[in-house]
Amino acid sequence: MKIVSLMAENQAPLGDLTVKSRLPLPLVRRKRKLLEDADSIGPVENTKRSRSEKPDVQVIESASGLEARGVAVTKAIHHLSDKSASSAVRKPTATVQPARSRAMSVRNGIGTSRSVFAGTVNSRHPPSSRPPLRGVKGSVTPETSTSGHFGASDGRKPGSSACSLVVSSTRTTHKSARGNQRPGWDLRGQIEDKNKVLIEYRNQIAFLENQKSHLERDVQEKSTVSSTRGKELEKLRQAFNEADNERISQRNELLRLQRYEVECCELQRSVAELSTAKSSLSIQLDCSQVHLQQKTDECLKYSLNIKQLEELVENLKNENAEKAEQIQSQEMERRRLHNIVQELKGNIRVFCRVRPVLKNEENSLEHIVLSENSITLEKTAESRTGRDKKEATRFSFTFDKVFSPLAKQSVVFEEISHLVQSALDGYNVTIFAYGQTGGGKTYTMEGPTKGPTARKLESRGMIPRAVSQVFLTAEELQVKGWKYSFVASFLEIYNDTIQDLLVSGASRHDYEIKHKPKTSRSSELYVTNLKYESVTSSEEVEMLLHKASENRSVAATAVNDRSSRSHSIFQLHIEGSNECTGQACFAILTLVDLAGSERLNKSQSCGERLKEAQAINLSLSCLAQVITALGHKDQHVPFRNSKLTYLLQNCLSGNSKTLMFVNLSPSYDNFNETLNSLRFAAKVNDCFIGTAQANKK
Ligand SMILES: Nc1ncnc2c1ncn2[C@@H]1O[C@H](COP(=O)(O)OP(=O)(O)OP(=O)(O)O)[C@@H](O)[C@H]1O
Repeated sequence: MKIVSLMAENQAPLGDLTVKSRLPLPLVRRKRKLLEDADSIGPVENTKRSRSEKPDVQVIESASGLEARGVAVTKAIHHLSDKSASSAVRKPTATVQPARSRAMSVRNGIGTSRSVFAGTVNSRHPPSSRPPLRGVKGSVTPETSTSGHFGASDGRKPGSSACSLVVSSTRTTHKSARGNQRPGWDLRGQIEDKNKVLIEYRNQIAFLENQKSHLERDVQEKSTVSSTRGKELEKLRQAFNEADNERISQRNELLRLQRYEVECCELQRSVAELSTAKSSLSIQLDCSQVHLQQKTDECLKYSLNIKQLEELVENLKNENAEKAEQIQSQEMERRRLHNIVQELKGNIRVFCRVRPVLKNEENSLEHIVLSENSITLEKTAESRTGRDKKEATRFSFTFDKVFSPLAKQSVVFEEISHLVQSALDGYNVTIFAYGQTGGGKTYTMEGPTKGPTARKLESRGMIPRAVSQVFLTAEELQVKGWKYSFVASFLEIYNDTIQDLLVSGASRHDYEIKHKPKTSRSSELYVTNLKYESVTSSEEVEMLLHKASENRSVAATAVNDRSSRSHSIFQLHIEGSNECTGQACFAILTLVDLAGSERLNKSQSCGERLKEAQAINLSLSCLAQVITALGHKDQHVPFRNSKLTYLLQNCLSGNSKTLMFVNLSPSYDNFNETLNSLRFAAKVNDCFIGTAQANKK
């Protein structure tokens, strides 16, 4: 800036020059133009100030400006040289240069043309037409100015002080020129003045060249700085990009931190809630610990008691084991004694039961005399002469037990319960009811099937009671190591044909009696196609009995409005094993409700009923034959004469305990039927069918 201003101030010395020493006007304009060009480059300081925003571009621009300014200064120097030279050349055309001045010019090294230059200028531009100079200080002497300028100790650019020097010296020269007006004849003086002016111009040129070199160095420096700044700029750009990326990552990190902060707030709330919960739980825990401590103390007390109790239990276990062994041995003894008693009583036992008088019956019970184990039928008849009193004919029979019409079902069962017990001990047990139609067989075996007492517990017959006892006793024997399984079947023999009572009529098959293979239990019989139902409780058995009762063939007769015309046979296969002793047993409990044994003429049967009665009588006759043969110890016992005896073979042979109920009607009208039944029962009672043996392994 100073350079520009000083360059502008160069007009002052030009203006101050005398008419003879002033530069021609085109040169001045050219110089001004150059100065304006230099000025248009812009101030260096302002450029530096603007570099703060875009340093790289400004440096480059500054360098370019300096370079332009250098070029401008160079041009100005050339112009000045050219002008001065041209002035020097034109001088001879205007004036005649004396030989002396040329000699001085040669001696001063300026040249002849320069000494003529001032005169040419002076002739074209009078001093009065020049514009006044501003800000020029003429107090600086060339000597002081030179020393102050070239030292450049004040930090300013060297060109600015140099300009001041040139301007000051020029002004001094002009002043001396103006102050000492040479007379026209003083050519020598004028030449000296011109030489002085020329020297000043040389100084100016030197100064400008100096400026130029400075500016070129500046340009070089600026270029270097520019390239350096460009590299730095590139680095800064990279750094800026990295910083920008870093800023983005930082921003993301900030967002993440903000989210964390929100989460932290939520967590803090949760922590606060949990802390509250924890405090309440701590209180509960304290209470629980106190409670636990109390319980622990109690536990310690109890543990001591438990130890004592465990010792006691151990002792009791040992005692129990001893007791169990005793029980086991006693059980075996009981069974042995029980069997002896049964043998002493006889393997076929006969119980006689007289049913109560029914509402429509008359003349009942008067002809029957009962005792505990005997029954006597009395029949009065007119004497043959007719003059004597009526004679009483007595028929007495002795049986194992005789039950009066008042005997309840429970009492009757109590007498046979020991026999049922034998079935669990491995003995085949057969209980069958024999008697005329309406004698009370079904009532005894199954219980009442209709009326107010039907299906009442106290009215239950021998079959359901025997089944209940079997299951109850089996359960009791579990503590002795016995486990039992049960299979039930229920069939009827109608017209010497087997029917399965557990299957409804539509699905019935042909049934045949067969022996099981010898690999299984010897001489065991089974019926083909018969349904053998596994049962686990007495209730299941009762359901089967109910189903069989519904399927059973019932046909009305003149004697009994509800008379069973078939033999029904219920069998419960019992299989037991003892884990403790390793014993095993198998037995069949057979409960038979025989068909009515009345005579044909009595029942007034005909047609289908007659056929039924004949089949019934035939089978009962076969039964009588078998029993007679057993009683006579015949080698051949005709078991297979009928399906009834065939099925009862195992029950009536040696390996069985058999009980027969003979059910009697109390009616005198049935006297003969009752007598026949008693005779049949007596025959059975006299039979000895050998000693029963248990089916044990
Ligand atoms: N001990 C008894 N107590 C009360 N009533 C009895 C008794 N015995 C039998 N009865 C009744 O006598 C009637 C005939 O009995 P039940 O039907 O049992 O004879 P049954 O011999 O089975 O005849 P069927 O051979 O025709 O089957 C029935 O009404 C029955 O209720």
